[in-house]
Amino acid sequence: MSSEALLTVEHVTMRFGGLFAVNDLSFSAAPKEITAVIGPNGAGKTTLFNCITGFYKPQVGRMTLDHPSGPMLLERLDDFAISAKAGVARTFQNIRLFARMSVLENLIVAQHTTLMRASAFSLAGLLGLSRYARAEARAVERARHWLDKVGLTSLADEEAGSLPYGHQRRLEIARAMCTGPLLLCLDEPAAGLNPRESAELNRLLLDIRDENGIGLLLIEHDMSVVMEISDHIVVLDYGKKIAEGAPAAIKADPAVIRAYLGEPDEEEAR
Ligand SMILES: Nc1ncnc2c1ncn2[C@@H]1O[C@H](COP(=O)(O)OP(=O)(O)OP(=O)(O)O)[C@@H](O)[C@H]1O
Repeated sequence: MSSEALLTVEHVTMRFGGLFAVNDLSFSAAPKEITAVIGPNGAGKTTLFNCITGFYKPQVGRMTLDHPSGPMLLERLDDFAISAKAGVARTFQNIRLFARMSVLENLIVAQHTTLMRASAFSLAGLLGLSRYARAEARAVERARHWLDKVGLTSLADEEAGSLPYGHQRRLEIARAMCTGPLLLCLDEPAAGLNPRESAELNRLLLDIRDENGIGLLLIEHDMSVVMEISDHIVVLDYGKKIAEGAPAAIKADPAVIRAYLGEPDEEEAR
């Protein structure tokens, strides 16, 4: 366990009946780094994300987020607290935007927790309407900042569901960033993108890492994305970690090559 870790995963095990989807997994993700989790289909990547973001509670193990207010044990928090209090944001393999809302509205709604705190939801809010107005102005400002970052400013008033797929992917990332996360978890952000859109995505994720100083945790099948932008890679196979390290080392790791390509049969080996 690194003393500089943003997220430390220790011995996490998630079983479905007799199947170990994640099996005694330990690794850490540093702040200001992109950590990729890769592995063949069914390796346990999404299950791991679901444990980190609170959708599943692992039967064994600990996941610690190094929060400025003190370490937070994610397995003890419900999913709402993991995003609102611990600052872990997530995008999904299947995009989950509010399709009938505008692009801008999607980014404002993402900040509802902050707005609720400043609103008449609390007595302090009832007595301080100007505080709510200030919070709302900040939410709009933040939304506009992220619209600009992802290149969607000119589409602010369009229905989110009407955007091309690549734009929706970027909007989802903007929406997650509007929550001000410490750790951004991205589940296959390059899925369905063409090479130009993938290259734009790479630039966006590197910018987020460099300008916001947060940690990024990435599940991705597209190796051009993984190898180009990751600082650290964790490789899973059948729920177990089979390798971890820098991209160059992972590319050359025999266990990784075997997991992806399979064992050669006897005839091929000969
Ligand atoms: N809710 C569930 N109930 C039972 N088994 C599950 C459940 N979710 C996942 N699994 C199983 O756990 C294993 C890991 O699945 P998971 O979706 O985490 O893998 P993955 O690495 O994300 O795969 P992919 O790359 O195909 O998305 C698989 O064998 C899968 O069938």
